[in-house]
Amino acid sequence: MSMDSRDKRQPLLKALSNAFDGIKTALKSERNMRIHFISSFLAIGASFYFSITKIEWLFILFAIGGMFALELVNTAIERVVDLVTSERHPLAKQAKDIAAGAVMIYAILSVIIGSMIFFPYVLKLF
Ligand SMILES: Nc1ncnc2c1ncn2[C@@H]1O[C@H](COP(=O)(O)OP(=O)(O)OP(=O)(O)O)[C@@H](O)[C@H]1O
Repeated sequence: MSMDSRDKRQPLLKALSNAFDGIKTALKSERNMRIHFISSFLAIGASFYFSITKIEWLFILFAIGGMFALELVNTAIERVVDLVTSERHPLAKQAKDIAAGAVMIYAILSVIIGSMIFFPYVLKLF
C-alpha cells in the first residue's frame, strides 16, 4: 500500500467516526431521537413477527432511515441557530420551526406507512 492511498483513507475513516459521534451525541441529548429509536425497534420487531413482504420492508426501512436522518438534520439546525444567537430572534424561531415542520411531515408519513402495512396483519390475528 503506497503512502498516498493511506493518506486518502485516513480522512474517510475520520469522517465516518465524526458522523458516528454526531449520531451518538444526538441520541444522548435529543428526546425525539430516543423516541424514534424505540419506535424503530418496535416496527422492526413487528416486521419480523408478521413476516412482512420485501416491498413492505423497503417502505419500513425508508420510513425509519428517513426519520433518523431528518431528525439529525433538525438537531444540527437547532445547534447552529443556538450557536449563532442566544437572543430571541424571529429568524431563529422560523429556522427552528420550519425544521421541526419538516420532521413532523415525515413523522406523519411514517405513521401512515406503518398503519397501512401493519393494520391488515393485526386484523388477521382476530
Ligand atoms: N433564539 C430563538 N429565538 C426565537 N425563538 C426561539 C429561539 N430558540 C428557540 N425558539 C423557539 O422555541 C422553540 C423551542 O426551541 P428549542 O431550542 O427548545 O428547540 P426544541 O423545539 O425544544 O427542540 P427539540 O425538542 O426537538 O430538541 C422553537 O421551536 C422556537 O419556536
